Amino acid sequence: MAKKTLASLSSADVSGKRVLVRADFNVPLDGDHKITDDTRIRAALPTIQDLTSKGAKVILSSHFGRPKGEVKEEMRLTPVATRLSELLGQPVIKCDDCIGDEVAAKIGSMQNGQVALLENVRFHAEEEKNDPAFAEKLAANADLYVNDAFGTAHRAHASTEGVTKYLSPSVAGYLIEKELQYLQAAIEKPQRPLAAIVGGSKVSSKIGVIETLLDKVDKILIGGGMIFTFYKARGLSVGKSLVEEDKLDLARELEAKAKEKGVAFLLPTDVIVADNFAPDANAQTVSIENIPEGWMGLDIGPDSVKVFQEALSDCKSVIWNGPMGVFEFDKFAAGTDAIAHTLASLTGTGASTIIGGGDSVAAVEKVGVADKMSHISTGGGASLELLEGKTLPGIAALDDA
Ligand SMILES: Nc1ncnc2c1ncn2[C@@H]1O[C@H](COP(=O)(O)OP(=O)(O)OP(=O)(O)O)[C@@H](O)[C@H]1O
Ligand SMILES: O=C(O)[C@H](O)COP(=O)(O)O
Repeated sequence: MAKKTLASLSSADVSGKRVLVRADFNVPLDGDHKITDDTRIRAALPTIQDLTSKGAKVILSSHFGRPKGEVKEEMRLTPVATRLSELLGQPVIKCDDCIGDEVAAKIGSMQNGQVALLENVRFHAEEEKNDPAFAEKLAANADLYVNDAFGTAHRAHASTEGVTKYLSPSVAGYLIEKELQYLQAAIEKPQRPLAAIVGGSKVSSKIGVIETLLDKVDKILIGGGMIFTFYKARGLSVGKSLVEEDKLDLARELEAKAKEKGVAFLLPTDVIVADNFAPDANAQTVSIENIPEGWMGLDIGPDSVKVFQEALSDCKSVIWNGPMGVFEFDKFAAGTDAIAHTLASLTGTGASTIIGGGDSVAAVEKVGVADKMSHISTGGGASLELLEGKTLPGIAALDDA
């Protein structure tokens, strides 16, 4: 679906205009509220700088985390404003809300070429409900709309979808344009065997993706918090590990469907368990049949790494979303590190490797092999849904080219 892009707008189209830019600044933070990976912020710079250089007033909007419609101090976008200002080399006007009088006043006094950052849109429950009145309020402070939030393009929310009904033109930014160009080409004609590696902690929103992936890929490797729902569905004890109780039937169906379709479906054979969720927790490696009561699985084990490496060795394309373990804690980073190195070597043999997702990219950056991958996507769930062949609502809502 061809969409109108920012590249098609001239200086005359944007100069002096208030441009609402939806970005995905949902970046990983450490316990001290420091950004541990700024890939998503840097990825938004081409759009922001293009607009400022053309004399636009750039009003940035993003969500951060899942505050569920409430103001959560730890989910304010203040660290993002600071980092963005450093990267842009100019001040960023930080608003304490995303709608209302204070925002209107700050935007009203903006000069051409200035940049403002609205507060976390998800502090309002109406955002995720795609409430039209809220979308209209967001739009009230702008003249036109640029969506560059590829990582959030799979969400039909007020700031990604609803707002397009009140602003014209509504166009795609440079990041969305670049992501679509790369991912669509990789998805439409993948070199085979094609493997998907799915991990991370967003089990309920990503487990369903596996079903559609079974129609597209030759191999599926599951890691991260996702695995325990499958083990529990097999009747194994998983201790205090992350489990989605209402997805147990789905997990059983997915394993059966993979078998039926002849798709290799790989779950780890061993895991590293911890006695609590902490960097200095006591840890031990156990087979998946022996997860002790009261312990939780926080990484895949060394035997699983070997099994996964073997399965990946002949793959010509690999798409990876979701870390293999809690890589933020060194004790539970080995599985993610090993898979990152494996993909880096595969790229060296000519395979196409795509890494998607806020934390997945952070993990690959941490290992220092990001530049060895074919493509680093800012979208995790979004790139998976694109791979599934789904229409991303945040892109579908933009003006046609
Ligand atoms: N076994 C586990 N138990 C709990 N959390 C886990 C486990 N394994 C990985 N994680 C956590 O998963 C998180 C990342 O998952 P997530 O699904 O958000 O990936 P992502 O790459 O950020 O994708 P997206 O961009 O879609 O959010 C990390 O913070 C990591 O600590
Ligand atoms: O990190 C992501 O995948 C995006 O920022 C979307 O976040 P969400 O899964 O909370 O909608």
